Amino acid sequence: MKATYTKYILNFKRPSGTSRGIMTHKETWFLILERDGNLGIGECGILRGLSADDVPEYEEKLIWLCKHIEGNKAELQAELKEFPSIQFGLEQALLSLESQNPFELFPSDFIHKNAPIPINGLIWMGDEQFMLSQLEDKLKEGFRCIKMKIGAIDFKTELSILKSIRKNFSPSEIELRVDANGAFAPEDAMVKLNTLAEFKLHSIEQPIKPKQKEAMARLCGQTPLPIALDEELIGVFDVTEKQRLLQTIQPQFIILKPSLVGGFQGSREWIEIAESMNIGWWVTSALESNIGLNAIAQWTYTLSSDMPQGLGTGSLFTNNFESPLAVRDGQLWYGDGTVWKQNLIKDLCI
Ligand SMILES: O=C(O)CCC(=O)C1=CC=C[C@@H](O)[C@@H]1C(=O)O
Repeated sequence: MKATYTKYILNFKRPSGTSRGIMTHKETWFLILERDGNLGIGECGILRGLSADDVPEYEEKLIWLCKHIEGNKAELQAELKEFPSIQFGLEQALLSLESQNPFELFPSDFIHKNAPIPINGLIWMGDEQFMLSQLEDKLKEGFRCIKMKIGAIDFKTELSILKSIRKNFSPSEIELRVDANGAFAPEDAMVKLNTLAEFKLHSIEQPIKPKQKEAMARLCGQTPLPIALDEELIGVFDVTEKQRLLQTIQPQFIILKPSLVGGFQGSREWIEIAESMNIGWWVTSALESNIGLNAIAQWTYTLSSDMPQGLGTGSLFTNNFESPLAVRDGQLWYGDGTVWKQNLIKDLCI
């Protein structure tokens, strides 16, 4: 088996803001495997500034992996333990290589019977007009679940946007989720959660910065609206550490980004622990291209969750890869598999 890798820069159609900053482009890497004329591809979707493997030796690790690709699985996993996005890229590439069609990793009704995955519509940070126009678009596109980024502009403005939604749509008509990306100070968080709860929200993601376990546990113990841990899971690799974290904080939900938590394997570990503690979960992209998003979507469908997932990010980029993935009526569909460009993998090798 031969392994190579290549870097690719995804360009956002428009600057996309969260309380952590504005993104205009996103770096990603592809691992390509070749054996007996068959090709496999996996996306190593690092998120600079957020991923645990955002380290200077990232490319070196890819070089090491390509040299040792025929090494034993346990040795590879041990070496990649602290490189979750490369672990995920390898998982995808091996499944892709084994599969008849390198883009069909998890055969299911999603691929073969046009069965969709419910997703949330995403509203990025910006001024009130910009956020309201995104909202209008999402409602027109038939989304029944909206996720709004908060924490970067004036809280009052964010509340007035939520108010304008609830004035027109009840909780059974529109499920509302917000994502603070850790923007609230622990001492202000409870007051803000009480205020937000008035809008009958489904949940809030990461209200305060990660690694403030006691403060987060207090919030989860008293909160009037469900709290979902997102950034909090980053960098927690051991199963015992995962158990300890969820036991200490006891959140209502966790959010799984396979590229940040160690792929399918790492995500499954979190799901098992969460379910044993009656903690809910859902899956989101980490802004991968359609190659990584495709793998995440196919896997997510096999988990049979009826919750809306965070997989509506394929249309963010000007230079994404043509794919059968399509968003319609607030759902993600897998259309005609022949849409994948014939020599896409070969072209990426060059
Ligand atoms: O949850 C979604 O609908 C899509 C994924 C998403 O919002 C994010 C992915 C990666 C980084 C962030 O920009 C953001 C998040 O914080 O969840």
